[in-house]
Amino acid sequence: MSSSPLAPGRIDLAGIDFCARDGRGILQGLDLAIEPGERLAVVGPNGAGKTSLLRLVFARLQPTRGRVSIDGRDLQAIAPLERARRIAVVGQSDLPDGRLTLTDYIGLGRIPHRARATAREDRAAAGDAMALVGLSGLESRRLDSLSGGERQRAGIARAMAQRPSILVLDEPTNHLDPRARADMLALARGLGITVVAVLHDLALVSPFADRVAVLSAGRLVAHGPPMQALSAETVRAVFAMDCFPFTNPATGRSLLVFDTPPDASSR
Ligand SMILES: Nc1ncnc2c1ncn2[C@@H]1O[C@H](COP(=O)(O)OP(=O)(O)OP(=O)(O)O)[C@@H](O)[C@H]1O
Repeated sequence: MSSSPLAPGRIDLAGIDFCARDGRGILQGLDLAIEPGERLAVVGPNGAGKTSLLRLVFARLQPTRGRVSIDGRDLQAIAPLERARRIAVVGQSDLPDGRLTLTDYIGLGRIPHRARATAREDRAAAGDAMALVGLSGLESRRLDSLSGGERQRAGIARAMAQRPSILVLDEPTNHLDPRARADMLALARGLGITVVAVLHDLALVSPFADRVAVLSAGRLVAHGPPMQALSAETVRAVFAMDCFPFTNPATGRSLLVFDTPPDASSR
């Protein structure tokens, strides 16, 4: 069926340099392999290059040097429509027209399948996506009548209606309260596809991610499971923050707690 999900995608960034048009180096010497089904968090201070990295993954940008590939195929060699079927993006600056109904908005995710899928497949994919994010029943609601959390979930539903094998999220928890943030990331975690997410809140990384990529000034300075990659030394060096491991006594879950060091004024 043309709208079936593909198996989770593998992403390889090999020997990546990315320079802006003015020649300024934004990313340097980046090597990163993202396994099928992995949840990768990308973190780093403002301006470290996180959004640029995401844009390389969905071919909005092309590397100056090196290669980005999906399942071993060079991203640039994949036709734009096929790329759009494989990779879904929920960005920070998605500003859909508030007059759209939820059904119309989620239907936008079906555009890459338009020439191949039947109307029935489109309806099934949109209905599944709405149910997945818990928005069933709101089909005829206008986007401007939804709460911030419902809108975020609508964005995920639009992306999942695409039936992608890779989901790219740029700060998916913006404007959400603490519980809604946790719920949003639990939703993203359970999708069964490869998810690459920029997260600004470091405390959300370990509950969400299998691995984290830490960027600083355009370089990958740590990469691995959150409890290892977000070591006290790395967090102090990159974010000028203290970091303490903590175990939730009720669940046994390992978490990281962050604090401003006493000498923060010397940053
Ligand atoms: N097209 C461009 N031309 C010139 N500089 C750019 C361009 N795109 C990004 N930059 C610069 O590259 C650096 C990295 O930007 P990027 O948006 O990737 O960082 P970021 O880690 O996502 O930042 P933030 O956390 O603030 O969103 C910034 O200094 C930015 O000004």
